[in-house]
Amino acid sequence: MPQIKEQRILDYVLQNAVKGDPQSVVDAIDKYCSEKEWAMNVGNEKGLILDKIVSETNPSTALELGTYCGYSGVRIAQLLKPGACFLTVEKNPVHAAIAKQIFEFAGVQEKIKILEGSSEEIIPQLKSKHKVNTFDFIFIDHWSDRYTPDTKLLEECGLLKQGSVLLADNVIYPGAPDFLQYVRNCSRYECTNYPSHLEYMDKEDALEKAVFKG
Ligand SMILES: O=C(NCCCCc1cc2cnccc2s1)c1cc(-c2ccc(F)cc2)cc(O)c1O
Ligand SMILES: [Mg+2]
Repeated sequence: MPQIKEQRILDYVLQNAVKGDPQSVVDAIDKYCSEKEWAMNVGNEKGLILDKIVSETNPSTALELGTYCGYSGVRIAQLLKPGACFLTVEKNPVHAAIAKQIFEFAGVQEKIKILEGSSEEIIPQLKSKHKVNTFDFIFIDHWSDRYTPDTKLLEECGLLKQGSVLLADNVIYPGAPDFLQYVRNCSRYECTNYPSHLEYMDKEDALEKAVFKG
């Protein structure tokens, strides 16, 4: 019995999903986490909203803050056009290692680059070290107390352009009140709230979309 939950999730995927089939990986993680052990994947209900917004945005460049086991990374990657650049940032090296194996099994590893470290360290390096200009789409799913400072940091580093779409998870639970306050009261963002539920639970949650107006 693997000692940590994330390893058990990976093992379940390796034994129950189809190699090279991203949707089977997503479905296997949802099945395990709804039937066996809860985990903080965005889940299928919020995941379908994420899919819709990624498809509508059709990004050439995408960033994810908070990779965890790679569940949302697989959902996003399978929707990206060929040649799109997708970076995902994870602070926990053990989680990053699990996500790497999930991406490889799903067959999306060529589309995703995992950057290990904290957002405040990595964001200022993105232009110089990772040859990024601006991001068309950003999925924010890391510590909720970093949502606002990192949004401001993305602005300051010139990583947002007119039309950049920010999509934040967990704005109701665990909650990101200061982030909602910031983007909803800042004239530079056009906000939309997408009510949903906490992954695998009946608790209310929501995604918030904030489009940068430049
Ligand atoms: O904490 C959550 N996600 C963040 C963990 C990532 C830590 C990182 C920090 C960092 C800094 N810099 C770069 C990369 C990164 S990654 C989270 C938590 C819940 C939840 C937890 C308990 C509960 F009872 C109910 C819901 C639900 C969710 O959907 C979540 O996403
Ligand atoms: Mg989340």
